[in-house]
Amino acid sequence: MIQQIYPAPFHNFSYELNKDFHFAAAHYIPHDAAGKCQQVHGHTYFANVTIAGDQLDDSGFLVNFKTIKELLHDRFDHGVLNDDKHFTNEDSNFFPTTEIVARVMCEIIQEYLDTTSNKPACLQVFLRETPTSYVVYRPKKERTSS
Ligand SMILES: Nc1nc2c(c(=O)[nH]1)N=C([C@H](O)[C@H](O)COP(=O)(O)OP(=O)(O)OP(=O)(O)O)CN2
Ligand SMILES: [Zn+2]
Repeated sequence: MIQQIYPAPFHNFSYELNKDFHFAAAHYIPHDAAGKCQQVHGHTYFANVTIAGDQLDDSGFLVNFKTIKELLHDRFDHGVLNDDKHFTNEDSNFFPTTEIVARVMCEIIQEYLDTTSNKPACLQVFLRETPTSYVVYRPKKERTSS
């Protein structure tokens, strides 16, 4: 994870920041298509979050690296994703698949960024669930282009 090269989202913002972190979490996918993954099991997820903007805050940050890690790592590390309020076993748009965990991570970050003075944008979440499987999520929003 650390020092890996990630796919780069296209944008015209002046500043782009990337934060890597990892977390351990359990989950299960409540659908027959998931096969053995319907059983509770765990992963060490590796994440890379890309944030961009044209303005810095009054500390010279686009956003504090530490805040990004706290918002996501501290929320999900050593938890059961199915038990988190962002996910549900009742609606497939909120099953804790890699795709949906990546989307939810982006949404959590953007909700925080919208409260800041410089309001940068989360452009991409790269989320690796296993050594052979990962997802890249990029929101479709006007604010993701400068
Ligand atoms: N599109 C998705 N497919 C699958 C997801 C998912 O989130 N999105 N999740 C799973 C399981 O949770 C599983 O933990 C991961 O599956 P997989 O990559 O098949 O894991 P393996 O380690 O068995 O992969 P190999 O490359 O075959 O070793 C399933 N599918
Ligand atoms: Zn899994």
